[in-house]
Amino acid sequence: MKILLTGARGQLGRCLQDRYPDQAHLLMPDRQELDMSQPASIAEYVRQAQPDWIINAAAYTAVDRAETEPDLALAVNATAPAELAGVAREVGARLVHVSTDYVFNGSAVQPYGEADPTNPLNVYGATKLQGEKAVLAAMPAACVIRTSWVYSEYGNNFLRTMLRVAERYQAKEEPPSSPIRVVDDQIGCPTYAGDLADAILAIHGMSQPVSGLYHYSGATVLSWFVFAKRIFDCKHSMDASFVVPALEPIPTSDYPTPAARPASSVLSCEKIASLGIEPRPLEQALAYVMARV
Ligand SMILES: NC(=O)C1=CN([C@@H]2O[C@H](COP(=O)(O)OP(=O)(O)OC[C@H]3O[C@@H](n4cnc5c(N)ncnc54)[C@H](O)[C@@H]3O)[C@@H](O)[C@H]2O)C=CC1
Repeated sequence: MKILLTGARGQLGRCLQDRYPDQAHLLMPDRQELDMSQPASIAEYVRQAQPDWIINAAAYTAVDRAETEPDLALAVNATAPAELAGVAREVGARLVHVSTDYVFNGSAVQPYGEADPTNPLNVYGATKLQGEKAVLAAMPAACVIRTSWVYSEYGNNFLRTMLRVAERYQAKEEPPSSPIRVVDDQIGCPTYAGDLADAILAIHGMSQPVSGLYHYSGATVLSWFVFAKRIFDCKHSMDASFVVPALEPIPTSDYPTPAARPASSVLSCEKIASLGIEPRPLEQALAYVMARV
């Protein structure tokens, strides 16, 4: 069983590596070997590699920068996954591709189901939407998983940013007197990349192929502000010397970004739960990650 893992150095990629029992079966090309911004080179690589499974954890994830680099974002998030899907079908490999809650505009009151209309607010979301559509068009047997608010012990994510910002507040002399301002009017479900990796492994291990579109996210709905509180509370519970910084909830309008974000990107995960795939509770996942950052 040969598994081609793209994006192996990203959050999801590294969590997948940690969880694969036999790494000898993992092909993890670096960007020199497989550059997703050069989609024309992908088919040749895959034909030579002849994988049984392809997990596409590579993506252009710089949401704000994508506004000024739409061509690059499109190549990595849409054209390359479409190429991967086409050649996966050709060589008889199964494919898991990952997409995002940012395909929705965030105006829904109810959690989004897989069949709900999409309407991305930003370039990143639009390119990811094109990617998931192109993957399923080229290979209807592919499995596309939309996830949201990914964090982990690796890479760049909200949890690591908050812990970094909090460092200044641990100073004995003159810690900042101002609170950390965090957006409180965007809600979503933080997803531990390790849980998503476990979900992909579970799909991998199923006797029946899992095809089509699935939502998978953490089960707790909260705002970025509340997420920050949970992160700091978790850190304090594991390290009593950690000083919990003061937090101030702010509206999105006080924190303008180049790319607009959905106000509510809560995903309904009932479909994947019916396969027996569910994340661990937020507090457990946070404690697990906190012990590793
Ligand atoms: N990070 C988040 O909050 C969210 C992520 N997602 C999706 O989840 C998946 C995994 O995301 P993360 O692990 O957080 O992303 P990440 O940014 O940590 O990792 C992305 C990986 O893609 C690789 N990559 C980027 N451009 C490449 C290129 N031209 N050629 C080859 N590799 C390239 C990077 O080197 C990195 O290894 C992605 O599909 C992402 O769109 C969905 C919702 C939220």
